Amino acid sequence: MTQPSKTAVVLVNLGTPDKAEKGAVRRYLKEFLSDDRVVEGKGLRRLLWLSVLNGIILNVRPGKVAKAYASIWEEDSPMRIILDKQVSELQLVLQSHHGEHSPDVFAAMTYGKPGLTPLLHKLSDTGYEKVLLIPMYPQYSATTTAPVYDQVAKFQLQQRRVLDVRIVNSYYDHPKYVEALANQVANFRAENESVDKLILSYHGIPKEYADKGDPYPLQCHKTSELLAEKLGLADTEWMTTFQSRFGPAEWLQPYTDKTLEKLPEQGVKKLQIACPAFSADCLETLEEIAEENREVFMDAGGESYDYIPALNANDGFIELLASLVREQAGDWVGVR
Ligand SMILES: C=CC1=C(C)c2cc3[nH]c(cc4nc(cc5[nH]c(cc1n2)c(C)c5CCC(=O)O)C(CCC(=O)O)=C4C)c(C)c3C=C
Ligand SMILES: [Fe+2]
Ligand SMILES: [Fe+2]
Repeated sequence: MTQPSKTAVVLVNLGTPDKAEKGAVRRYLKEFLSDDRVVEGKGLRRLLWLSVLNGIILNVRPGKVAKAYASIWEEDSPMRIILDKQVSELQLVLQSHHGEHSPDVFAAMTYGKPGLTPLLHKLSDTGYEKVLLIPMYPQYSATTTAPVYDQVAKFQLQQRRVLDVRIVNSYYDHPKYVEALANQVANFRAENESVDKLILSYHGIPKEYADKGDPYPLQCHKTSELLAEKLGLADTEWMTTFQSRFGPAEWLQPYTDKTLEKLPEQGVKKLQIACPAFSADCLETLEEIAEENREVFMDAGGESYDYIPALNANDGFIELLASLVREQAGDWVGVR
């Protein structure tokens, strides 16, 4: 009798350094910023970028960024700690939903450890035949989600017997994602004093990528609209902004930091800020938003500034992930 085929669910996040130290940050940034999905360009433009990256950025940036990581570091990088928690919580829920058909859940990162490509090798070598990948990006972008597809494609090219792979493309408008966000924001608002505005800050991308067809900003705006609707907010009570600008080119606007600088003079003195594109708290939320941008807002005359944590491993988010498994791989877990 043949063994039933084994099924894996892999939660994939971006990646993060191994340590909050210059050398580790340099290795991480080199791998991440050398991906031509992240910084696009062919021919001369590519050569120019690689010389700027290797000649300037990788000498100057790691020291500064390592200090920022040190300010949020726990026993490991928050992103990795949270990804492990998301994996173990999802495993428990899937076990209770699907019993003997429950898939095994794994963590992977596009850049750094635990790497996605080594995991695909391990899964294949240990008898897994079906793999559902869930990128931890609710909104699709060619800069984040597509590299997951790329690594899978490169892996498959080397296989005689390819893995049966499915990849969740996006879930920016999934009712359970919007509900999880709405509950997170509503619970926070119930426990804190009322504010003038809720800022929904998303990681940016270069405007050029969006102009060429990356649907990311459209999906971000849709998430915001659905969330505001679910929370019953009037148009004046919320806005969408884009953070984490990198380099001299124009990125998606309005910029989070520039907006925060202007809001107090427009009478917005108290605000809350949430970051729906980040499923897990990380450098970009815990340091850039909760620390750096707080200072920007308060220095400009703001009176109160609260960061609303990411969904992380909360029940609503794990429930969404379990729904994605059921919806996109139900036939693998005995549902249909
Ligand atoms: C240079 C171009 C970059 C693009 C395009 C980009 C898109 C993008 N990134 C995320 C999510 C995260 N980015 C994080 C860190 C980070 N991002 C960039 C650059 C680009 N991101 C850099 C250089 C860094 C490292 C920090 C720094 O040097 O400033 C993180 C946090 C990682 C962590 O370890 O905590 C996340 C998460 C999204 C969602 C996105 C496009 C949609
Ligand atoms: Fe980024
Ligand atoms: Fe940043």
